[in-house]
Amino acid sequence: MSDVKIYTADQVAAHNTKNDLWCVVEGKVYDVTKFVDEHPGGEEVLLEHAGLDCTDAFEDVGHSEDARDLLAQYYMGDLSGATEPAGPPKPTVKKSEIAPSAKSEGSSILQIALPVAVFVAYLAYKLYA
Ligand code: HEM
Repeated sequence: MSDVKIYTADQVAAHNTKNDLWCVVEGKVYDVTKFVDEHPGGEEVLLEHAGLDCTDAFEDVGHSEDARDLLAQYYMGDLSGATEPAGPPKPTVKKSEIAPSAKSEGSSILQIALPVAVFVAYLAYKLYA
């Protein structure tokens, strides 16, 4: 049974003050209001990420296992879309596929023509030498 609460980014963003501070780490929503004053890294960094996803900042600092364990007690629920791809679907056609098509066509002809030419030259040499 899963009774995990799902919050949208907008809902999390509403809790962006020192007295009401939520943030997201790896798709999970945490209410770290009570932790702001205790944070060894200072309240400033938490306020900067108030109501936001602070996964990158959290990871960049290289927080300890203890820090990760601490998170558990502030867990509120999951961020919506965290388990599914959020936002607009990414195009599968990449730049490399769009731009150099003419070029790659030319070079693929060369790739075949050159070995053939070399082979023909070799045959001619073998026949007439
Ligand atoms: C959101 C939940 C967070 C929790 C529960 C948390 C917890 C902790 C803990 C327990 C430490 C002590 C060192 C350790 O055990 O790794 C720490 C240190 C630190 N944290 Fe966080 N942190 C959080 C978010 C952040 C964010 C978003 C930043 C942004 C950059 C940050 C920056 C730092 C820094 C710079 C230190 C090192 C402080 C020092 O060594 O003087 N923390 N944090």
